Amino acid sequence: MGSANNLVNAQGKEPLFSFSVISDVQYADIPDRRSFIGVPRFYRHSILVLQRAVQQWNDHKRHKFALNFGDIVDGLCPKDQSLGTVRKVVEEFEKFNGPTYHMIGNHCLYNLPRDTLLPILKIPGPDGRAYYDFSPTSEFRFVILDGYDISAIGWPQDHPNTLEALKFLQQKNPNIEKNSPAGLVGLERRFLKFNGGVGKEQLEWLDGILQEATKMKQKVVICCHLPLDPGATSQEALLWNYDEVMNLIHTYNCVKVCLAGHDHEGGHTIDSHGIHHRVLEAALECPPGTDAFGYVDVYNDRLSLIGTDRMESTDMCFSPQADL
Ligand SMILES: Nc1ccn([C@@H]2O[C@H](COP(=O)(O)O)[C@@H](O)[C@H]2O)c(=O)n1
Ligand SMILES: O=P(O)(O)OC[C@H](O)CO
Repeated sequence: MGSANNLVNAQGKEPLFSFSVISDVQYADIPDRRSFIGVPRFYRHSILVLQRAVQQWNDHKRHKFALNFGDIVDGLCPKDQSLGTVRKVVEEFEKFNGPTYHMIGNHCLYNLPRDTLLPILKIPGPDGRAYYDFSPTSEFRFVILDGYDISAIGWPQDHPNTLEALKFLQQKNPNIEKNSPAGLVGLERRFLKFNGGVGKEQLEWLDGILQEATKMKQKVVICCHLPLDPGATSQEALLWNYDEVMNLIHTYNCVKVCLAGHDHEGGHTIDSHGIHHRVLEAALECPPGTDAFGYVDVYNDRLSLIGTDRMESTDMCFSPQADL
């Protein structure tokens, strides 16, 4: 099965640590079909991709943790099977010999409300919030953003965040079908119901985390289901207020890499401040027998993503200083 797309380790150095990555498993026990724009999706095969990923990560015996970039179950999963199907995919992650840090995606929220979903994914945020951070070593901090904080999906219908999202969509997208980008131009095409935004409280929290990381001379990796830079994704997949989030991030120098999912074909760019944005290829779109997962070797001055099969390998080099 899928071979690793090896990068040459130029310095021949041992990584500080490694972690595993996979995105958009979108498993459902339903026949294969195509996305709205005609891309084939392999719903039953995607859990096999996850199983092979976990097997490979465990064989390596050196990954400190795994990151799941969201959308573990597809929205087409019959609703009476949602809970069982989410649990079934989580059980596969639990076979990994280490903790998995999960993000929520739109498809997770089509299946289960936040108050049911978050405990199953062991997401620690209070009041249904799905943003949190952790430090695997003293030099690095990982920040998990909740891209569906302001969203028309996942919160109760009368929740202030649902109401804020509906009002926002009403202003930004004139289509009756709010998932349709018809008539929207350029970056406006992100104003779709299947996307979401980072709210004021979460932005304040992020500001505090980046201040603290700067004081502690930590390098930061930002992770979110939704991409944060138009250079790494289609316009239709961007976080609604990616610009606001990036303007905040750019006031600091500690963030080195932003990782995301959602835009299934994947992408990579380096922004005007030297931050790498890498969107990961989806497990769902792997034709039977192919794979899309990987692991990242972390060094003082770069993150090296070693992808398997359809996941491209990417060397992400940066200035080693966290506070300059
Ligand atoms: N160009 C597009 C893309 C999507 N839609 C709507 O979004 C829904 C979800 O799309 P998938 O990528 O998950 O297939 C789809 O059912 C459409 O309602 C659209 O209108 N135009
Ligand atoms: O996973 P979906 O169905 O939400 O698709 C998201 C699209 O890839 C965004 O362009």
